[in-house]
Amino acid sequence: MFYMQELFIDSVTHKFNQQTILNGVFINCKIGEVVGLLGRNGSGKSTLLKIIFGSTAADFKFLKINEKIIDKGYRSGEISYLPQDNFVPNNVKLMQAIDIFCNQHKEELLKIRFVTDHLQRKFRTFSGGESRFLECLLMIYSDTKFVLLDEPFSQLAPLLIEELKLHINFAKQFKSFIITDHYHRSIIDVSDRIVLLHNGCNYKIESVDDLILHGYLPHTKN
Ligand SMILES: Nc1ncnc2c1ncn2[C@@H]1O[C@H](COP(=O)(O)OP(=O)(O)OP(=O)(O)O)[C@@H](O)[C@H]1O
Repeated sequence: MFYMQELFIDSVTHKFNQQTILNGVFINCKIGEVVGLLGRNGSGKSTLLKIIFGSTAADFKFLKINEKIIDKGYRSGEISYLPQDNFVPNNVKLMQAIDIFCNQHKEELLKIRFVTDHLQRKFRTFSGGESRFLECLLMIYSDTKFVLLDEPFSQLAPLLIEELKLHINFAKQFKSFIITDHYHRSIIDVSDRIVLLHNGCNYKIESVDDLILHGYLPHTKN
């Protein structure tokens, strides 16, 4: 039977120390689409991604992947997650990391010059931005259908940001992304639709005006 390949989470509710961070949040993503998640500092973007992946246990949530109810996202084997901080251990070589995360789409990674030139290097020898770029690529071409990216662009120079956007665009043919970053222009560029987290709730964003209306972007005077 045909069914929509979709990650779906709703009713996400979470408090930290009596403070409600997420209050009935809904977000979904389907194969073929990139969903951009925007929000002010502290609005709960990282918490939401951790709840989907399963590394933070929500007070309440309802998560479904491909019509199946899931408790911890990572246990389903269907989700890859780029956390805000580096996650590949220092002593792992690039080639080893590729073997761990990327088998189906390895050939796409091996078309990238910076990758093929440095396969035998350990992660500790790359600069902060270089290792971030490589970690992003590992997740973009990972073996799962659903990919969560928390601040993929933040440490990267403009050329690498553009390169990552091209890879996300290519990989979305066979995958689905939820991606958050404060480089909102890059998020808007690469996303098919935008969701804003604000005051614990999710808002559908149709235009830059909506981002101003909800207090994410400043009013400009011109
Ligand atoms: N482990 C924790 N214990 C207590 N409070 C936490 C914890 N993790 C996050 N918070 C609080 O929850 C709120 C949401 O944090 P979160 O990191 O999800 O926000 P964010 O939208 O990703 O922010 P940023 O854009 O600054 O990374 C913040 O007020 C933060 O202080």
